[in-house]
Amino acid sequence: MPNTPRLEIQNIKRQFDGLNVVDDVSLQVQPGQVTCLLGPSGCGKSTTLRIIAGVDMQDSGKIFVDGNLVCDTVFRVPPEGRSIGLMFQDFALFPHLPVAQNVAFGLKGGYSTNKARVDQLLDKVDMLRHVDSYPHELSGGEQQRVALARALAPRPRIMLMDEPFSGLDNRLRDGIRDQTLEVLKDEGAAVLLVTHEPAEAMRMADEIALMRRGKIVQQGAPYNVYNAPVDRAAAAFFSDVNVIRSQVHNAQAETPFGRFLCPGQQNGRMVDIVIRPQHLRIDFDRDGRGPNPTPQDGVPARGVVTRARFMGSESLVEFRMDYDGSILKAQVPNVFLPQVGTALWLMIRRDRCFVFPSDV
Ligand SMILES: Nc1ncnc2c1ncn2[C@@H]1O[C@H](COP(=O)(O)OP(=O)(O)OP(=O)(O)O)[C@@H](O)[C@H]1O
Repeated sequence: MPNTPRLEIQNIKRQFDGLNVVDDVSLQVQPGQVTCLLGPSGCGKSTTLRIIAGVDMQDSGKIFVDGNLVCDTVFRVPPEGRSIGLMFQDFALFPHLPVAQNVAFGLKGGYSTNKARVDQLLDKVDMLRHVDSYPHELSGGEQQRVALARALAPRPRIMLMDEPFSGLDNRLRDGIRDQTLEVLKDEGAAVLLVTHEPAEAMRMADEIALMRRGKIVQQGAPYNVYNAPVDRAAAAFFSDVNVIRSQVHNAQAETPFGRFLCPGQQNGRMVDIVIRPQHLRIDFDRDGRGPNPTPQDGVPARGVVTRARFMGSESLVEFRMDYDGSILKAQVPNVFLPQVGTALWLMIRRDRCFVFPSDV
């Protein structure tokens, strides 16, 4: 069968105390692909992962590995028969075993029989020189790399990873993420990685499945999920957003920044025009001639700087807008730190706005 997914879950549901913690979740992961289950704390990500691993049981729905049923509500392959590798935040290496034996733990015959495989993996994670070390002699990042090698040693067809990097300090994290990704791709496993951090999902994922209250609300390549969010909450999950509320009239919404098209929205409906801070443009009053918008920028609106912060690679500037006193945030590259109280003009990139019906 062409393109049989390595992992497929269909309509998985799980209730705890009458609550739908996992509510009809379906997804597929292809071999060599990394899918990130991304969502806020408590949305059901870990429960979904535990069900796939076989340490929890769904109330309904099916799980397939390479097209073969491994679990429905009647039939159930035990966790050890699913060819699944696991890596969790509190990965625990065996403290009484050296690195080599830790990695060989799940392999028949131990290190002596599997030296080639264990050494190959330790080499990939750049830990071969620590083959005889004990876990307490290693840093957190090094232990994490050994844990990755251990999980991959039995050549799992699927790797399930639950917040595997959250125990590491920021400085280490990016490097280890990249190295982990490289090793995972090289090994060709299908990876399902749980995280609540959008930046981690953007960095690691071929595909992001955005989860909220037990449901997958959007799924796609990171670029698409970021640039075409399904609703205001999906947009706001990835960055700060500015929201300009307006009422629909003849399928258009009038705002201080000009008119926005609202196809399909009824007259009188309230809509939110949502824009990320990096898509606001700041301009000056040019000697009384006002700002200088391009056609993309739409109508400029004036605001007064209430706060300006340098963030390293960009600056964040907050404005109180003249038209209604609301606050808008702009993010600009490099250093731009106007004085509080300075009046400036803001324009919004019309092609980067999202228009959604208001929730309230
Ligand atoms: N065994 C259980 N019994 C009762 N409730 C549970 C059980 N396991 C999970 N829950 C509840 O289900 C909800 C989802 O939990 P889950 O751990 O799947 O969320 P999550 O998205 O992984 O969040 P986090 O990132 O905080 O771990 C939570 O409200 C949690 O309290």
